[in-house]
Amino acid sequence: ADRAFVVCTQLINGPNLNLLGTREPEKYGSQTLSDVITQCQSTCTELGLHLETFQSNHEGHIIDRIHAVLGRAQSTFLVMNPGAFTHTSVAIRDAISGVQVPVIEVHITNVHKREAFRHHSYISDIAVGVVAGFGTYGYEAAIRLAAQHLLPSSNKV
Ligand SMILES: O=C(O)[C@@H]1C=C(O)[C@@H](O)[C@H](O)C1
Repeated sequence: ADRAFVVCTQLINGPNLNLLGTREPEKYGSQTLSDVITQCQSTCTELGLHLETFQSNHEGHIIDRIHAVLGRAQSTFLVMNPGAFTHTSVAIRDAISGVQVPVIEVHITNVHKREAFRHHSYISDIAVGVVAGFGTYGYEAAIRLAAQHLLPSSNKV
């Protein structure tokens, strides 16, 4: 049989998301980043997807992680919460465009109900779609949406 078409989910979280669980829990919830990763792993196992995770507070490190997908962009999708870089980073936008990898943008909060400076994203118009306002469930939802919308039917379980 030909090699199974492994689809890799790259979960990328940006700045301050390492503080999940203690950072403004009334906005971002009480789940830790570790809890989120555990839930995403369970969802990926259920859907037959491989999961890699990354979190950084440094813009360039996030860019390097996106570049690392080069060469396997055809079998990868990003589930990405860029944090505050959502609203500031042309560089992260350009990295995504440069690697041509599908991205589902995730925000724990509904950024459109918050300060005006959070209403613009440098990522949304080049993303497959955006999940915002559903708390940390948004990460699992993004993986499920990717499995429905991005994977060839042969990969659907
Ligand atoms: O809702 C979230 O997950 C996003 C997370 C952050 O850290 C903020 O800077 C964004 O503005 C919103």
